[in-house]
Amino acid sequence: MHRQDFITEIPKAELHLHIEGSLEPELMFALARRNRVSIPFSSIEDVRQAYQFTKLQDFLDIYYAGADVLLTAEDFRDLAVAYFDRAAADGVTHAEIFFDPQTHTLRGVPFDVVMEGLLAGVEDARRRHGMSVLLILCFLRHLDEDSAFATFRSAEKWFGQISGVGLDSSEVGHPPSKFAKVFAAAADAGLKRVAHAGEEGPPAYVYEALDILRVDRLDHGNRSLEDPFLISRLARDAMTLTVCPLSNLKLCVVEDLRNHPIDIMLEKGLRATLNSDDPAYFGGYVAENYRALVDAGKLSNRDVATLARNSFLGSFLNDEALTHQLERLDAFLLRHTAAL
Ligand SMILES: Nc1ncnc2[nH]cnc12
Ligand SMILES: [Zn+2]
Repeated sequence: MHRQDFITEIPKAELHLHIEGSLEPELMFALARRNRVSIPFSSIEDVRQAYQFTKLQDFLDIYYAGADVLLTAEDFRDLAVAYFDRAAADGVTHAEIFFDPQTHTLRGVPFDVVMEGLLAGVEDARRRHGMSVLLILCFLRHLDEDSAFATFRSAEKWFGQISGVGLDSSEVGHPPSKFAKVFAAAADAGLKRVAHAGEEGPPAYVYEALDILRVDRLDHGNRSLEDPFLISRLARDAMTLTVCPLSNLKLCVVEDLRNHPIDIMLEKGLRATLNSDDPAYFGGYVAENYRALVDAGKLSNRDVATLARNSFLGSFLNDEALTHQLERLDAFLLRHTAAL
């Protein structure tokens, strides 16, 4: 089997995907026209030109501006359907997607509109692709904890459809401890917890995510590698890291994929997974993230198989669904032993 096909077709889960970060310039323009919203770009090429970042904040400024075109439930459905179609083409059989309600509610879009649209997209993915999907509500960490609590309360009636809460946006200066109370409330409500930590922030933020937010999974986590004790702890606890290589490259977390630490993470026994983060902004969906590291000489096909397995092991699927996904992966690997 051709290497490209192996990477694309191996069954995999995507665990770190911001649905607002899958808004392609073409859809951004179509929605701007449909909703008569003005955007600070004159053409699709103009938008792509603007996607040059030296740090997380450069990206976030553009990402929040782009989200202004999302107004109706139909917009959120179209956004989600477009992502699930791309993900299915990349071999994604299960996705756990982030959404940022405050980005929308602060512009006057009701929480319920966001949920109705996303859930229509999820239903379409299940029906047309047989994909399972879980939703993770992210709090914006540059806002205060009261705003997070207001969002949490708006979400309460949807808890049957929301699997967990997360923490994203500007990391440095906004440590996980700022959200201790709202994460405790999420735990009491039976929700899973994840947080971006160690993307730009120091290892101390990773400790806070573990010890104060009691996260079930760590988003990014790259800077954990600066602390040998932390590495041992993450390995011992089989803590899943949702690593995003093309994001790391575009946001200058690494200067070159040949220096990406994925191989070190695997060597140290960390349960790393590969994900696309904000694929419309970072130049590739999930299979492209695997391919870029293979092309950079960082991964063998065996490593690709390990990462795909980790993606299911690190998911929030129940035991029965997990077994089903792992059986499908094993059947694929058995059919493609020559590629390993
Ligand atoms: N990579 C990232 N880090 C923090 N916040 C984000 N929001 C969307 N993508 C993000
Ligand atoms: Zn992210």
